[in-house]
Formats: sequence, C-alpha cells, structure tokens
Amino acid sequence: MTRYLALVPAAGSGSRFGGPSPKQYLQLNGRPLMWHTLQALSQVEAISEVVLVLSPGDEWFDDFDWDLPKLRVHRVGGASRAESVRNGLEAMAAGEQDWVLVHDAARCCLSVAAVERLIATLADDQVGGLLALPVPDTVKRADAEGRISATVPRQGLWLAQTPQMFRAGLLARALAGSVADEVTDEASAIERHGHKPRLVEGDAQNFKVTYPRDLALARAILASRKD
Ligand SMILES: Nc1ccn([C@@H]2O[C@H](COP(=O)(O)OP(=O)(O)OP(=O)(O)O)[C@@H](O)[C@H]2O)c(=O)n1
Ligand SMILES: C[C@](O)(CO)[C@H](O)COP(=O)(O)O
Repeated sequence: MTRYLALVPAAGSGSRFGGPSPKQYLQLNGRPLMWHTLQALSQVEAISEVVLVLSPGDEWFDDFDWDLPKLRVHRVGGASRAESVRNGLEAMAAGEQDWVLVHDAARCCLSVAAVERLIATLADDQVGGLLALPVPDTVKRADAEGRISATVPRQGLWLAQTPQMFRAGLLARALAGSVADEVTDEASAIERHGHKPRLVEGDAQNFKVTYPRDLALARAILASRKD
C-alpha cells in the first residue's frame, strides 16, 4: 500500500533570524516553534510517519517534551537544506512509490486543511507538486543602485511554499543529481530532472518564519486556532 510520509528538515541554523538557539526551538505559545509544525503534520490522518531531520550536533531537541507518536528522529542533517532532505530520505527507507511530503520546520502555521488539499489534488498525479501562492502584488526588478530596472508581469508567478509532495523514488533520483546551491526546494530538483510539478493553491498563513519580525504574526495565528 502507498504510504504518505512527512519529512521535516530542521537542521538549519537560522542565520537570518539570529539568536542563541536556532529559530525552530524558540518558545511559541508554550511549545517550541517546530512542535506546532510537527503537530499539524501528525494530525493529518493519511500521514503515517513524521520524520524529523536534525543536525548531528543538535543540542536542543532533547530539552523538550515532544509527545507526538508519529514522530521519528534522524540526526543526519547536512550543510544545505537539499542535503538534509537527501540524507533524511535515505535514512527513512521509504518505498519507491511512497509519497513524501517535505515541509520546512520553520513553517509552523501550516493548517491540516492545506495538507489535505495537497494530498487530494495530487492523488492521481504522475509527478507530484507543492503548495504555492499566486504573487499578489506588483513585481519590480531592482538594479545595483536599488532603483527599478523593470516591472515584471506577475501573471504566472507563484511563491513556493511547503509541503512539496513527490514519490520517494523520483525525489531521491532528482536530489542525487542536484547541486545544493541551485536547489532551494524539492520542486526545482524535480524540474531539473525533466518534470513539471503541479502548483496547488496554498495559504498565506503558511509563511516561513525567517526574521524576528515574523514571530508576532505566527504567535497570533496559532493563538487564534486554540479551542
Ligand atoms: N542545512 C540546512 C538548512 C536548512 N534546513 C531547514 O530547511 C528549512 C528552511 O530553511 P530556512 O528557513 O531558510 O532555515 P535556515 O537555513 O535555518 O535559515 P537561514 O537561511 O536564515 O540560515 C528550515 O526548517 C531549516 O531548518 C536544514 O534542514 N538543513
Ligand atoms: C523550500 C522553501 O520554503 C520554498 O519557499 C524555501 O526555498 C526554503 O528556504 P530558503 O529561504 O530558500 O532557504
């Protein structure tokens, strides 16, 4: 039977966020930030395992109570996100046809409904795809002096989110040939492998906590979802 497995790369250092510990361990509404991420994925009925990829030198994970029965932990993170995902895929020993949903630990406001929409839309897809948002604003290209060199037509432009959902076999082959710096998400590795991933409408609340200014919004969104 085809399985749905979540793979969460969490081996980043959060250099843009800064601070003494990586952003995924910041306290957010009483839990570490990435607990909310892992909890949302765990609540998706179709997902049988939530595989977390930590850095081999992670000093923080064991300080918290995670209490998530679907969680499996591998300390095999690499120097880039692509490497962490590649190592995680190897460690989780998924079957060729299993669906793998790769999701950033730092996207902690993921909703169960968005993941279910992704799974339902891609159920019969040959390639797989990702959550993404059509660009809502006017888009400018800047020159080296910070002046506008062009207004870029926004038609057809989307912002990539996660989860990004692909068959384990195809994803492993695509990542094996990828150059870490040029592959910032799984979809770009699949594109380089000659396929066209499907874009599935995501959710503005599913943003990536990248800078300290993002924290207040994440806090408010999570608080609004409490019973
Ligand atoms: N070597 C890396 C780099 C990133 N990630 C993970 O990939 C996700 C998306 O990356 P990003 O938000 O950019 O996180 P960081 O790399 O930690 O942040 P920064 O780029 O600011 O250093 C995060 O959950 C991060 O932990 C990872 O597993 N391994
Ligand atoms: C995968 C991703 O979240 C898609 O938007 C993103 O590319 C990863 O983070 P980074 O900021 O590009 O490192």
